Amino acid sequence: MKCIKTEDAVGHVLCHDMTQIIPGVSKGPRFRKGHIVTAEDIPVLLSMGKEQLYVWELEPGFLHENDAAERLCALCQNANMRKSETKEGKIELSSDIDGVFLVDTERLNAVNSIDEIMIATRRGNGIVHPGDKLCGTRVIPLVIEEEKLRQAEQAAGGTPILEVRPFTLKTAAVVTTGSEVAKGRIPDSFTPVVERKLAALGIRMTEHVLVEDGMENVAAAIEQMKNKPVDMILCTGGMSVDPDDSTPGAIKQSGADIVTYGAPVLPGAMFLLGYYADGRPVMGLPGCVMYAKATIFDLVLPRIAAGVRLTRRDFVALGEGGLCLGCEVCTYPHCGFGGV
Ligand SMILES: Nc1nc2c(c(=O)[nH]1)N[C@H]1C(S)=C(S)[C@@H](COP(=O)(O)OP(=O)(O)OC[C@H]3O[C@@H](n4cnc5c(N)ncnc54)[C@H](O)[C@@H]3O)O[C@H]1N2
Ligand code: MOO
Repeated sequence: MKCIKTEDAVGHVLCHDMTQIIPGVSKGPRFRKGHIVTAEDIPVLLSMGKEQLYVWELEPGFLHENDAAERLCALCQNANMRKSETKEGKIELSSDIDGVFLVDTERLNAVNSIDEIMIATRRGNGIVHPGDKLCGTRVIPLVIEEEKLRQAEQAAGGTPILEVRPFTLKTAAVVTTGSEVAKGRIPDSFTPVVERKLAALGIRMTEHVLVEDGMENVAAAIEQMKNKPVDMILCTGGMSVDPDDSTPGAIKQSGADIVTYGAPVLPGAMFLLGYYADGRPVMGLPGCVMYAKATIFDLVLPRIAAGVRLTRRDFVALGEGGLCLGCEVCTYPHCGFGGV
């Protein structure tokens, strides 16, 4: 920081807000901290009694906070995001589409480890709509060494740290298992829940079959669905440990490469995800998906619907925050379930 004559201040960065009072008319900051002084500002500043100013020098090798925020924003933005105007050194990104918001946590942490730099995002892996805020970027000082931005760019690598991906899977087949349902002893209250959760992401249930318990029955139904032009197959019920819970075995028998049977999430411990050789996902949904407000299905469906191929590691990461607290009034996704 240095003190200079106002007449010499063009191009320099103000270090603090400057209040202008015009009696009976206005009182407030006329110039904000971080403002870069222009030739037109000089008479105004002089009329406010500012004959000298405290400014940061924009020496070579230093960047103004607005330019630094631009550079950080460029590390985050993918094609489906919209940038806010730069305001007092901060830029925000919002979504332009319906989709899933993905964060490369490792690269985000690498950038945020650099001194005087910050990128704050909403929690990853959830659904976003047009206009939803995704992240804000800024640097801490008014003026920052450009070298720090270069370090951030290196830590970020060549591709955006954040991504909004549209939902590309559009159709589903549902195999509803359970003799009590197939025989009409009780109404099928599971399939409507699944249909509703799919519809929220623009996915239609185009095939549906009710099937009695028994490995062969379930396997045959899955086989039949595999031959239909659907983007994913969902099996409900029969996912736990009773002798007639044959859904996991039937899914394995259908040739799926199983990513996980079981997940560190409650409700949802008995969830299964696999993929067929053609890349289509197949899921086994445990009974909790039918009755609990939010389950593992809500945590993973947005990514699956956007064509993200989940791995075992993605499921391992669900443990912290994977316990639904069963609040009297469910506020999911505005709660800690599925993250912090
Ligand atoms: N001994 C154990 N029992 C259970 C365990 C366990 O680890 N050990 N896990 C529990 C958990 S966690 C869950 S989740 C459920 C998993 O249930 P399933 O997926 O095996 O569900 P089902 O046994 O097929 O059915 C349970 C219940 O829900 C009714 N149901 C099922 N489908 C429908 C439908 N389409 N419409 C209406 N109702 C349906 C079914 O009649 C049963 O009453 O297991 C726990 N148990
Ligand atoms: O553990 Mo079950 O699959 O949660 O409700």
